[in-house]
Amino acid sequence: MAAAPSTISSLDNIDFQKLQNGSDIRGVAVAGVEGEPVNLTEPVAEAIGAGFAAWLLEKKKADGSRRFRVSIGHDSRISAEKLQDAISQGIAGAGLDVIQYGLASTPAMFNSTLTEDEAIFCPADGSIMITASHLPFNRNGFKFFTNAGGLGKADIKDILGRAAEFYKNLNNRDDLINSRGKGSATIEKVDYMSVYASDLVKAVRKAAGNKEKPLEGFHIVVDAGNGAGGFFAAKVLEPLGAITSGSQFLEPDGLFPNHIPNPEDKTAMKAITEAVLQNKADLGIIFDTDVDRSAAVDSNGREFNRNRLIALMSAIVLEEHAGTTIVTDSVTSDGLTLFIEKKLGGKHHRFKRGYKNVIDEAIRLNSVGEESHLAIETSGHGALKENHWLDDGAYLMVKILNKLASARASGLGGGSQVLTDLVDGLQEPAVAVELRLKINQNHPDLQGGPFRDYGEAVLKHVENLVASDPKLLKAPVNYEGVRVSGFGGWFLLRLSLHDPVLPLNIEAPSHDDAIKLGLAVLAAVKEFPALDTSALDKFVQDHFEGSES
Ligand SMILES: O=P(O)(O)OC[C@H]1O[C@H](O)[C@H](O)[C@@H](O)[C@@H]1O
Repeated sequence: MAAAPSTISSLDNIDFQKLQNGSDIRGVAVAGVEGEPVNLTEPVAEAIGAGFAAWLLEKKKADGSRRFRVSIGHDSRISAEKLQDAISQGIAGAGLDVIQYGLASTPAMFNSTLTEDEAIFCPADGSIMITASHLPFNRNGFKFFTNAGGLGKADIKDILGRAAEFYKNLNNRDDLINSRGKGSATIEKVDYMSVYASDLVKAVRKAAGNKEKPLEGFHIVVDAGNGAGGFFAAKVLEPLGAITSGSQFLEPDGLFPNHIPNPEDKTAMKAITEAVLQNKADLGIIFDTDVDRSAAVDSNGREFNRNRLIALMSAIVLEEHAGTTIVTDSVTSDGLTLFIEKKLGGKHHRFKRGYKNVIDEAIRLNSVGEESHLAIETSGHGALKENHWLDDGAYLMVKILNKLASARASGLGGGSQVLTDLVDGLQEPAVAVELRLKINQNHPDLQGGPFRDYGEAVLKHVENLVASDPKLLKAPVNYEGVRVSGFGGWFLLRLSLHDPVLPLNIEAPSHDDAIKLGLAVLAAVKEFPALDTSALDKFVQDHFEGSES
C-alpha cells in the first residue's frame, strides 16, 4: 500500500510527553472544538509508530526467522482511519510488517499477540489499538500490547521519547515522504474480529458441554453505544442461539449520537435498562467504545455494574476457585468486602484505581504465592487469570453467559434470575457519590510546584485531622489516598490517575450521614485555596435546600 503524501500536514511543535495518559497515549485528533488544538496529527501518529517499532525491536529480540509484525485496529472514531494509516507508515517505514484489522476491540488486539495461526499472520509481535475509550469524538489515542500484556507507563514514556526524536529529524514534508517506502515491509488487511468472536463462541460452547446453541431461548439485548462492540450480537450471541432483537446502537458512529459508550455513564445505563424492559429481554449487555469495559442488566432492570458487577463476577469465580483473592480498585464499597469475605468465603484485596494497577497486582499476588483469579474495577474493566489476564469486557460477559447456559442445562428457568440470586445479600448504600475536586494549577498557593505535590499535601493534612477526630476512623489497610469510616459509611479522597483532580467518593446509609462525611472533608481542606471544592459545596448545599423544602 503506497502512502498518500497529501495527508501530511505541517509539522507543528508538539510536546510528545504531554500525550502520555497513564499507560495510554491520548490527544486531540479532530479540529473544531474551542480550546482543544489538534496535537495528534498524522505525522505525530507516524512518529509514534516509528517509536513503537524501535522500542519493540529493542525489547523483543527478533530470532531472524521472519520480520516482526504489528497488528493495528481501531474503534469507531472519525479520526480512526487516518491515524491507522499514519501509524502503519511509521511501523512499515521501520521495516516491520503491518496487519490492519480495521474496526476492532481493545481485547481483540491483545489477543492477536497470543493467537497462533500463520494464515492470518498471528501471533503479532506487537499490537496497537487506536481508541480514546469513552472520551469525546475529537479525541483519540493508542494502547499498545505484546504477548506479555499492555505496556506500562515507563514503556509509553520511552516510546514517546523515541517518537519525539524521529519527529525532530523530519525537517519538512519531503523528509517525511522520503522516510517512507524503504525496505520491503508490507501492510495487509485481515478480518481478525471474526476470529476473536469465534473464540468467544467456542468458550461458551465448551463451558456448556459442547452444546452448539446453549443460549437457545434466551433473549439478550446489546447496546454498543455506536462503538466497536456491535459484533457481539451477530457474531457471538446469535451463533449461540440467543435472540438479539431490540439490540441498539450497534452500528459504528464516531460522533456517538445516542449516548456516551460508557457503562459508568447514567444515561448509557438508563438506555440499556429501558431496552431490556421494553423488549422483555432476559438480559442486557452494554460495552464501552473499545469493549474493554462492560456491564449488564437483569430481566427486572437491575443493573450489574460497579460493585454489583464485581459481586457477580466474584460469585462466579469463587464457585470455580474457592477462597481465592479478588483484586479490585480502591473505590469499592464496604458492603462488597463483606459480601466477598462473609458470603462467598473469598478474600477482598482492595487495591488502587486503574485497570493496569489491579491486573498487575493480581499477577504479583500469584507470583508470591497468593492465588488470585480475578482483577476487576468498578469502571467495568475486568481480567481473569484463565483468559491470560486480558482486560476484556466481552469475556466478562462470556462468563455471565456461561452461567445462564448452565442454569438452563440443569433445568432452571427464570431468565437471568440465576444471576440476580448470585448477588443476593450484597449490602448497598443508600447514597453513593463521586465528586471531583479540581486543583487550580495556576493558583499562587501551589508556589509553581506540581499539582501532585499539592494534592499529596491535602491528603496528608486530611489524614492528620482524621486521626484527631473520634468520630472518624482511618482505614487500617489502604493503598491509595485517605479512606475513612464514620457515620455508618466511608469516604475516600485520592489523587486522580491522570488529572489535576482529587476525586472524593462517599458512601453512606442515609443522606444525613453522607453530608456529615462531606462536611468533615470540607472542614479538613479549607486551608487549601487552590482546591476547588464547588462540587462538594453543591452536594452539601443541595441537601440543606432539599431538607428545607
Ligand atoms: O483516577 P481517575 O481520574 O478517577 O481515573 C481512573 C480511571 O482512569 C481510566 O479511565 C482508566 O481506564 C481506569 O482504569 C481508571 O480507573
